[in-house]
Amino acid sequence: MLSAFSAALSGAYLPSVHLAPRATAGRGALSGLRMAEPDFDLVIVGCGVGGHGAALHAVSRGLKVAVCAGEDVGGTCVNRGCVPSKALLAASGRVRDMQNDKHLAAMGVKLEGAVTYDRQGVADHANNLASRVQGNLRGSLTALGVTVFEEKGSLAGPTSIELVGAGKTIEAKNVILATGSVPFVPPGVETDGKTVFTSDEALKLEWVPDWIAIIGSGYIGLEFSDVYTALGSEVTFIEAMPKMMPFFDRQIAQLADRILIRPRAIDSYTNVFASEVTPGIPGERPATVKMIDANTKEHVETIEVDAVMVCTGRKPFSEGLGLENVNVETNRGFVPVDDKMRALDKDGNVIDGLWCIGDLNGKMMLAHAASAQGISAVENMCGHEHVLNHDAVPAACFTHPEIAMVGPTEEQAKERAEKEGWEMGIAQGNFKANSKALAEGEGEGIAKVIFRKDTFEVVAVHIIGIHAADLIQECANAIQHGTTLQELSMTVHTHPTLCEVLDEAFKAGLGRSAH
Ligand SMILES: Cc1cc2nc3c(=O)[nH]c(=O)nc-3n(C[C@H](O)[C@H](O)[C@H](O)COP(=O)(O)OP(=O)(O)OC[C@H]3O[C@@H](n4cnc5c(N)ncnc54)[C@H](O)[C@@H]3O)c2cc1C
Ligand SMILES: NC(=O)c1ccc[n+]([C@@H]2O[C@H](COP(=O)([O-])OP(=O)(O)OC[C@H]3O[C@@H](n4cnc5c(N)ncnc54)[C@H](O)[C@@H]3O)[C@@H](O)[C@H]2O)c1
Repeated sequence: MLSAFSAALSGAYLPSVHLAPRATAGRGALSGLRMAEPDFDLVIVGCGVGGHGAALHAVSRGLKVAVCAGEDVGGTCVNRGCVPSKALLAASGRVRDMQNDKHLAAMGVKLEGAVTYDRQGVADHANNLASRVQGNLRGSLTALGVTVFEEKGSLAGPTSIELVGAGKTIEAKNVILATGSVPFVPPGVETDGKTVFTSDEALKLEWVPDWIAIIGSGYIGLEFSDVYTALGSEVTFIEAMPKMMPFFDRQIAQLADRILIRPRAIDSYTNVFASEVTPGIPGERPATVKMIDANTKEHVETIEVDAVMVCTGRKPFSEGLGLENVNVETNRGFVPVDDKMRALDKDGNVIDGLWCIGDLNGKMMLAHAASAQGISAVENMCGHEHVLNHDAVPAACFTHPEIAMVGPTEEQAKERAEKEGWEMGIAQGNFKANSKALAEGEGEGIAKVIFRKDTFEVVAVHIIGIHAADLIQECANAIQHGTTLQELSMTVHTHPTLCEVLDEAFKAGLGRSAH
């Protein structure tokens, strides 16, 4: 069955969804006081994937729902994030594959003539997809009877929302804040949107620079290095931490360095801050990046490049949200919440009727996490106690090949094991021994399973290899349901498929061979 989120993204939205009897949700319902009937059971401020997921789930729970979309249904993910970036990765990935004549020849495929691409055509593919998905999301809301206010929302009180510029305030039993995030640009970095830019502009693919410096080797930097090198750019990474890809599992980051960085037109500086970045003029003057040592702050080097992409993280979008009116003190801009997604005031107390999900609470900056938190918040406001297990939320970086993970890194798991007093086991499956991967000529990569030696429960899985993003789901399900290695290795995996890489790892964890 499609999830509500993916159904809406694909356009198969749910006018025939079964509506449960109207729930009596939250504060107004519980209060014994007589008060004016609120306009809505739930008002959601911000309609990215988090707000949208919450709205659809609330309708299925029988709530009367409104969203303040601020003219941007779909938010970052649909308009400036996941969706257009995956379109660019898909198109540029094809270019990379078709230009790899050695790889093609190994399968007996011969291409006469050079493989080229139409930059505007690739850009249109991304933009058109974003528009289509945005339309699907909007359609799903109206089909389900959700009221969409185009205005931005601002808190006049915990459950009072001012529609900015409309001179109107609406009352709700519950309010979910879901206003997401925007790119973080460090001090000293000047952007002009043309030669120095963030993902917001890069996704438009207005040009393909010969040489681009990418500041930050996190998700966005890595994915765009994949796009740009496939389209012919040379890339220089500038990373503040001592190692590239600092937030990935160390072994996986080392393999990623071998597979995704070293064989490509990429070089890198680590342990340096981009302290001063100045835009250039295309064809006339280069952009410059001054780098300083991360520890000593001494000048290391200044490079001149055609373009600079700033991928240094994202900051919460809480501007104009009226948080000061509800006694919320943000933590670096993030709204503090408890594990049920209830917003907390500056003394750490739950604010009755006010919830916060997605990038704005900073718990896990991923689209499906935002949506899952929205569903969790709705469950809680309807009186069905729910706590989302963030350890079972998978993530993926859509490079070629992909990197995917669920649960803590090996380093974090080791710390956890020591603290909680259990012994950690590690087992590995390899793509190079997998028939399907070899048939595709894609034998690079591993799947690493981290488990508890006392219970054989899966703690985390990290994969680098072809279609890792799809493979990780089985592992996320295992963590969510506490499935053991014994149970997983008795589950039959289709032959020949990439899933057998996991089968091999599960069996290896029990000291058995998969073959
Ligand atoms: C380039 C890029 C690629 C990404 N790729 C992936 C990926 O592949 N997979 C993945 O899981 N995640 C990915 N992400 C992260 C993902 O986009 C975010 O985690 C996700 O969009 C967060 O959803 P959200 O609903 O919390 O916020 P958002 O999607 O940011 O939506 C918030 C919305 O609220 C609006 N808003 C702000 N203030 C107000 C207000 N006062 N009133 C009304 N509306 C307001 C904003 O304009 C926006 O439309 C990517 C991000 C980027 C930048
Ligand atoms: N496939 C996906 O799921 C996906 C894709 C893209 C983005 N995202 C989300 O978007 C968020 C933002 O991504 P991101 O890549 O911008 O951030 P990130 O937090 O993943 O990585 C930022 C990197 O920039 C480095 N850095 C910061 N300041 C620097 C400076 N002045 N000089 C040099 N290096 C510096 C950091 O050390 C870090 O390695 C992520 O948290 C992720 O959750 C997810």
